[in-house]
Amino acid sequence: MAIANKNIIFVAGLGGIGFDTSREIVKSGPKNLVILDRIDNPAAIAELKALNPKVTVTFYPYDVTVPVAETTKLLKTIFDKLKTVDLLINGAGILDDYQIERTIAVNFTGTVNTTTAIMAFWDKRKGGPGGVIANICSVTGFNAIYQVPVYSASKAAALSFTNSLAKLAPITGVTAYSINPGITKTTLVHKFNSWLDVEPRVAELLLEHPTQTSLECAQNFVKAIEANQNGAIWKLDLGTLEAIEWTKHWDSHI
Ligand SMILES: NC(=O)c1ccc[n+]([C@@H]2O[C@H](COP(=O)([O-])OP(=O)(O)OC[C@H]3O[C@@H](n4cnc5c(N)ncnc54)[C@H](O)[C@@H]3O)[C@@H](O)[C@H]2O)c1
Ligand SMILES: CCCCCCO
Repeated sequence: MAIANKNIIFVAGLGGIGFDTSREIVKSGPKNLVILDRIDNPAAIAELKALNPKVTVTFYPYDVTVPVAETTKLLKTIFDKLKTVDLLINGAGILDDYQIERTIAVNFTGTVNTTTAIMAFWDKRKGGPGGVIANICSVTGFNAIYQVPVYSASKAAALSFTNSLAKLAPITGVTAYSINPGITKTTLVHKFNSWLDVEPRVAELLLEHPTQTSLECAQNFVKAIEANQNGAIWKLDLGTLEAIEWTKHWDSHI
């Protein structure tokens, strides 16, 4: 998908990975970039607007843990204004294995509910135009950081959901792919709680190994958007972009 002249909704577009990715998206000249985020940062929005005045950047406060009906109401406001939306990026995530329910609510249920809400506007079975969903999951969805089992499982769940969305594209007209960053230097990763304190030094130990910058991640994120490959499982690790092959161990045959 060429980003130029498209309408993009970016949930969590103001976070560490999110804001650098928003910058790279704006540089590619979409018609509209609509950022939904829990954090309000007018200075960041102003910076995006200044980066490319041809792009209409708008912000709406949004918490992915709200009921689907509330999300639908917000999306209706956006669709009434834009008429069409080409890409939804779901990027909200927290990393704190003390917060078990909230981790699942934000990282998994939030992604599912936001996706479910936009289907009402896109589903070709209802005469919709279809659309594209990019879900930010994680390499921990492939193989866990087992000291944060709740976070890792929430990302595995989001990855599995995204893989199913892609398989359902012939029915819904909505394609999907996952964005799976490796360890990327943002505030999320500086210090976080392990589950039941099984490893109080988990962040410190992880950060002893090579990482990538959020800019490297963002630049590869845009390449994945441009590739627009339904069902792709993109690994964005150590400054590289790789579409990984998912190992099949069982087939439903339906
Ligand atoms: N940094 C990494 O190493 C890494 C690796 C793989 C995946 N990820 C994922 O990338 C995404 C961004 O992470 P980051 O490292 O930039 O961290 P970050 O903390 O800077 O960004 C998290 C983003 O999610 C938003 N968010 C959190 N709770 C929300 C809620 N309830 N409703 C709406 N938005 C909410 C925050 O406002 C922020 O924009 C997350 O999903 C994270 O799990 C990060
Ligand atoms: C430093 C640990 C970062 C974990 C986030 C991976 O999704």
